[in-house]
Amino acid sequence: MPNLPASVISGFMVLYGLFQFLLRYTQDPCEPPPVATSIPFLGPIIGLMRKQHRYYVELWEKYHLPIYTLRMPDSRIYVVNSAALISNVQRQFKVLAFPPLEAKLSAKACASSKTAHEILMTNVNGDEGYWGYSITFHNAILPGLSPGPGLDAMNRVMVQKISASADRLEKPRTVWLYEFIEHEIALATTDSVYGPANPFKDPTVEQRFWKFRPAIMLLIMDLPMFAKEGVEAREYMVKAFTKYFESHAHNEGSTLVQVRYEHSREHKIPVEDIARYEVGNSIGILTNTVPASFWMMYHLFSDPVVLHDCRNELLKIVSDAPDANELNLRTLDISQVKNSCPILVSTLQEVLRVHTVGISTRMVMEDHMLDNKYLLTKGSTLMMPGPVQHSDKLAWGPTVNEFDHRHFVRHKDLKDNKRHNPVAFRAFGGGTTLCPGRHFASTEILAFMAIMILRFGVTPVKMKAPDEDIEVRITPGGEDKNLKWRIVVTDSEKRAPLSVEDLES
Ligand code: HEM
Repeated sequence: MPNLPASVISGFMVLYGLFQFLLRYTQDPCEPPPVATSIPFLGPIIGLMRKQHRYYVELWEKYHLPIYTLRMPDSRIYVVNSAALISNVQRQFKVLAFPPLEAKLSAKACASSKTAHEILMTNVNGDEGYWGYSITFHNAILPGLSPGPGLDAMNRVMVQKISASADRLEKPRTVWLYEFIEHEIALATTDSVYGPANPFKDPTVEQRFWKFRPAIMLLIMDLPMFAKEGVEAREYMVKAFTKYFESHAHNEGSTLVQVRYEHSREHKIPVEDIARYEVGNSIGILTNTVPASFWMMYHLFSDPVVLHDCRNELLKIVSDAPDANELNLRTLDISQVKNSCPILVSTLQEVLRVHTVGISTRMVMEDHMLDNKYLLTKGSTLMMPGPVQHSDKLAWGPTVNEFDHRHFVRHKDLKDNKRHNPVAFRAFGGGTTLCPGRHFASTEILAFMAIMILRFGVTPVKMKAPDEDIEVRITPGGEDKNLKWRIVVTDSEKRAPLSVEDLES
């Protein structure tokens, strides 16, 4: 009788050799080199599941390749690390496209109807000209998010909500910081976007939103059976948003929600699908702002130098005037914060640099030679991981792994100018899909932080670095009890320099 363990081992070796052969045989020599091949086809899946975005940074540190291939059982991912190649990818936005991917992912995450999906897929990449839902979406929503009256109005509501919430914090309070920020940002943001009938005012909608978010990855991977709770949460939100749009409550909301609704109706998207896509949009509106605010708060209140520098800048722009009741009225203009507090703005950018997890993704629409050097095959996915760009010593210098709150301050004449290459800052993506919400998100985070810095002390209950969350004590500042705060947003056509595109405009 043959030796069983020996036959299992030799069977395994044959299979392993076969997969290695298959991997090499099906990889064109002109394609970017494959990496993580020691467990053919499964190695990258295991790596990504275990390490998520850190996996890309590890592979960068190990191989230092400008571009490489990750081979999966039925697909290829090309991962681009070189800044020069990223600029090249952004110029090829028809062949290395975003709208078809966006349409596909929206259908899976939001469970839109066949009718709506067909509308999104019609001329999805603009091959027949500039018409159709998907290709015109980015420009259609700009009036709601670009610096100007629409954005100012939305910012005003958001700032008033945060300010009113701060007024209610009259006594010291112990909170879980992430949870606290999550709730404050969710309410201020959605009130400003959706107006008086904001569906998130129903606490159940807010709770369901945070349940839906972690299910998205499973839905995108076509595994709804493992995301039951998330699917139920989404359906609850869809009902709330359908009611909102059917009652035309969006007419009382921001320019953003109105232009989005109009764009959908122009393309004959059914109302229930508009509600479904709005559930997806709320992910974009909230999910990045919350972690960025959390890390900004952490860095501000855990380093006295950072806090001191930022507070000093803010104190220079607040103005005091007695109001009608002879009480002292202190005014802070958030538009001025963006343009007159370079260290505070730099702290936010450094938070986004150090803590970003964003990965820009594109679909390869046809075989393409990138930079005349690398063959990218049709149907594959291309990824540009922000964390890799943000941890590159060449772009950021030898202190790349340290948090330097002055990293982005621009010194005009100083020899020690630490100014980085702006192309390396990828927190908001770039090119045709540069985040249109960056001005809104940054204003919100800066307003929130300015109010916390000027009005409160934040100390940890136990001294430890945060893993998931951290318990803190928030204490009103102990200033003059007669002090009243007025937080305003004056008209702001001027852009805060958040991305390379803002510096150029
Ligand atoms: C700190 C907060 C935020 C960060 C870090 C962030 C980051 C990003 C990134 C990296 C992309 C590009 C994706 C790619 O190139 O593949 C993006 C796209 C986008 N973001 Fe943001 N975002 C933030 C807040 C917001 C907010 C508040 C809104 C809306 C109010 C928003 C709306 C969008 C939209 C609509 C797109 C897709 C653009 C398109 O379809 O062309 N984002 N965001």
